[in-house]
Amino acid sequence: MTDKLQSIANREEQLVNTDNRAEFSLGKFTPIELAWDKLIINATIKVGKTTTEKCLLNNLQGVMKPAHFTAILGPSGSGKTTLLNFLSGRLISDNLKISGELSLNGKRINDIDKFNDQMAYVMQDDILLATFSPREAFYFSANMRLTISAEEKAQRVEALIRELGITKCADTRVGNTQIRGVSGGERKRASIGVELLTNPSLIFLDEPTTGLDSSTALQVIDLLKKLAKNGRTIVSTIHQPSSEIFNNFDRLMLLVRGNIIYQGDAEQAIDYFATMGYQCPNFSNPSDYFMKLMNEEGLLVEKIQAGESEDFDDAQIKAEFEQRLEGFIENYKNSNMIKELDTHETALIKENDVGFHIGFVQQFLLIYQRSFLNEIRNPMDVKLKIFQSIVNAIMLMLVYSDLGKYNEGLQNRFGALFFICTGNAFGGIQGALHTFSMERPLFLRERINKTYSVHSFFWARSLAEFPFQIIYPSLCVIIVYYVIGLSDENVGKFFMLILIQFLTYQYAVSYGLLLSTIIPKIEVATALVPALVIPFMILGGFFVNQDNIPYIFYPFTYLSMFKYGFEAAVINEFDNISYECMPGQPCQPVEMLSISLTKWECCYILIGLAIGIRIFAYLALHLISSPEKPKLQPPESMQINNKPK
Ligand SMILES: Nc1ncnc2c1ncn2[C@@H]1O[C@H](COP(=O)(O)OP(=O)(O)OP(=O)(O)O)[C@@H](O)[C@H]1O
Repeated sequence: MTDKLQSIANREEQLVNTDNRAEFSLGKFTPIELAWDKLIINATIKVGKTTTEKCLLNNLQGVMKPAHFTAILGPSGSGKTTLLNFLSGRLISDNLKISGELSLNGKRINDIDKFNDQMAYVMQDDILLATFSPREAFYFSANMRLTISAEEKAQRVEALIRELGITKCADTRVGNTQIRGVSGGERKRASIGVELLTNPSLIFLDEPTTGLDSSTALQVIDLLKKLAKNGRTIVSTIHQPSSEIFNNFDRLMLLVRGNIIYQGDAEQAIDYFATMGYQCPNFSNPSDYFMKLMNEEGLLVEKIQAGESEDFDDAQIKAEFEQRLEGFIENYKNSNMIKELDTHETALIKENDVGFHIGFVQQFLLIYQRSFLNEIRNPMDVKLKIFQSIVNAIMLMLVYSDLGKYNEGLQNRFGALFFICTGNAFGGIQGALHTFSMERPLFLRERINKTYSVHSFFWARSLAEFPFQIIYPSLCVIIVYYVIGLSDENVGKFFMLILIQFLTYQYAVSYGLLLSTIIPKIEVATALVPALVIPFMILGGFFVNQDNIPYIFYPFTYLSMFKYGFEAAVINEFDNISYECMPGQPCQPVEMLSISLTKWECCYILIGLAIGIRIFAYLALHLISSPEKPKLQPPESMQINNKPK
């Protein structure tokens, strides 16, 4: 094994040194052999008051070899993703316990995270910004994660684009359901490309061919095969591979209910099962055949095809399948494949560099630029927000076309000002919820890759939207102010109302960001918005007089974005005006609402709350992006409490 690794390293060095344009010669890398032994992963499951332990991976030993493309196959729920996530250091769940041994190039390690600079993980869903082209995505990633010169970065990006075969679509936007973009295969190759930029030695992929047609899937597999040939360790789970795809696998691992039943040369798998009496029929897809062997339903189909009566007893099938499975597990444990799993010490793998590749200011500027461009390239989003402001303005103009005088004029003015505040507050909350929820998966992927820090992302994202956050709340005021007849005492009042609405909007955006950070699913967050916003609205001083609000509701009143925006707007409207509630009877509208603050005090409170809640959102983002990972315990510290079922 030592010789093999050394020869791969030499070959790579030769390619780089002679500037021979071999495919995917992105620079030198140390080939990685990742091995594990006595691996047990148990999950604690709570149902009501009872707690049980479920074994997800059952005392596994295995190895992922460099210069090999290893495919992990198995029925749904067999533990493929659990194994892949564990090996890549992405197993995040507070109900899991893990014990076992891990080694890199024959050297025992305790924490795979310390080496993940040299690894990459391509997720099943392609997480790329829809409004950016693959070339832009590559440059962004290169600028963030590589410390080489600008010229070298450009060379690497362009070489990668050529080698991935995406030259034609390199400047086409990635796209999504709203924006027409690159094809599924091109998107997948671009996703792999983003991960390849750092020249990883080991690449994990979760079902990279899912959702692709057969020829596109084959192109992706061909790419992985080339990467493996180049000396990299490629590990992938694959869903229903075709025969052609199967022929590209160098190594195969079959997992059933957390047990390995085959691990070795993919070509020899057919012969291995044939020696046990399970002959894959000629001209049939080996992976389909193995999947049948690994499934209870497969056994049933087998029996029906063999002409046995269709009247099967479920318990009998189950028992027969259990017996077959036991046979597979035993046979594998006693096979020569186990001996081939031994590893020897080879090239030392360097631990991760500490910190980020570029400083805060550069990270901030790159994210700011990307977020700003993303906002303006999302015409639907911009149009929708402008449309929302215009609809609000039209509604206001229709309802309050004549504000009137005296008491009814007073009521109408309060109503109109409250309507403006409400429209803005809801617009701000929903806008923030929508935009952050869309970017959340990208943020989490980039965070795991240590692309940038949470604070660069958060503050750059917040500031990039700032120019738009001036336009959206101002628009409604600009349209309606003079049309419906709000105070024309001086133009300062008009601008003051714009400022008040901007601050209300900022507070609402902070609240929306907090909600979208702590509630991961957009559908859930959107459904909860009324319940999480209406109390602030009802207790905001318009529907209930402040003097009549019970103490227990004070938090809603004093944290209400509606209260301060509305009160400041009312004070602004009636400032220095002697208003008559009845002919000849002057009154004090501000006092009637029991408003005790000045309009500037309201503004300062809005600023304070907007900043305070945004800091909470930022801290929440920190928490979600650095979850606790279960620690790898030494072997034998855990038992298999329950065999995987
Ligand atoms: N944190 C967890 N707590 C409890 N059970 C879990 C946890 N994570 C995974 N499981 C269970 O472990 C089993 C293996 O899950 P895993 O996602 O690894 O399977 P898989 O082979 O990747 O399946 P699929 O092909 O459907 O994605 C499943 O039964 C799953 O429900």
